[in-house]
Amino acid sequence: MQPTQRTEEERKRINGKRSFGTEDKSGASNVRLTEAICGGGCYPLDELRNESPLGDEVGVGDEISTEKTIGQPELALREVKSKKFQKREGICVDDINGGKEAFPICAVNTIDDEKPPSFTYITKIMYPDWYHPVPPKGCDCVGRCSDRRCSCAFKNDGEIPYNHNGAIVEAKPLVYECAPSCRCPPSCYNRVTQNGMKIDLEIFKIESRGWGVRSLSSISSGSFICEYIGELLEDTEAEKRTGNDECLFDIGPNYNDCTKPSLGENVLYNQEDKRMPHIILFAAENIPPLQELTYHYNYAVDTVHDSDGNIKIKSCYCGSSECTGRLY
Ligand SMILES: C[S@@+](CC[C@H](N)C(=O)[O-])C[C@H]1O[C@@H](n2cnc3c(N)ncnc32)[C@H](O)[C@@H]1O
Repeated sequence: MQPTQRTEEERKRINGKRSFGTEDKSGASNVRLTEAICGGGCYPLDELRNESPLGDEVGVGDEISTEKTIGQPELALREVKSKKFQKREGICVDDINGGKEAFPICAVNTIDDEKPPSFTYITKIMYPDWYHPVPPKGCDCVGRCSDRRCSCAFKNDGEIPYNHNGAIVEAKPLVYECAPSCRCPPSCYNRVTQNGMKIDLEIFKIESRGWGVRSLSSISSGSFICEYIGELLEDTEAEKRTGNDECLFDIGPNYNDCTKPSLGENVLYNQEDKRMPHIILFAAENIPPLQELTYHYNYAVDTVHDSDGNIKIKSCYCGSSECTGRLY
């Protein structure tokens, strides 16, 4: 799949290569994902498969083309990863999650002196007071869940929606993961998003779009990135709170709008009320390190109104060639 943001080509020399075994939908493990290590970054070679030289054939010392998003602030990955640099340029908050995730999420601003707005980082959806999630009846699988026997797989049209690397196999309207109430072990491959974020993310300031999210390492297509977590409010309560209370959310609401490269999926596991799914962001394509992570807000133009009923207009600066220029 091609990146949708306007990009420019950069030539990079390969310092090393590494391959991972991956599984296809049928469970066959003959597919390989190969990454080229260039400088401090890793670039998936999948896209080169149909080109000459083929992705499999390029080797250490060869040069490959990599894509760099136009307008994205420069940041050398060597600097990101190297122990020589005690403090990276532009870091204005060392950890926006205050130790609540397995690793820190820093805020980087190389444009001006602004820090991210104050908010309370939360790691679980906050449901309204009246809502009490009812745990589903879990599956009875002892050991390994499988497409044919697992009652959770049955709810997913008879298949476990993830491969053994934890990547989602295809987009679905709703994904049922095995639940904490299931008999299968916590390592079951139908439990992915409930186990928390695994990707090193940071937020960074972009001149035209404010704060955005990016990853320090490459992300392969289908991987779980993060959940979009916040406090669930009814409309009237949300209106009352506007501008008054401090916001409660995780990294998800820092995502800016663009048609790609992330995919939002509804996932259920701790309860089965389809009105209250977990909103989960997966990679819709292989994403190189430091590319902004965005998802499509899906606003229809001329459908957003202010409190007086007037149509609101907001320009979109995502830079995608498919963009109409309007966010809404
Ligand atoms: C959910 S917030 C994303 C975080 C935001 N950039 C910030 O700094 O807080 C959504 C807001 O970000 C800005 N935004 C997101 N995507 C944009 C885009 N493609 N073009 C212009 N502004 C965008 C708009 O102001 C939008 O209302």
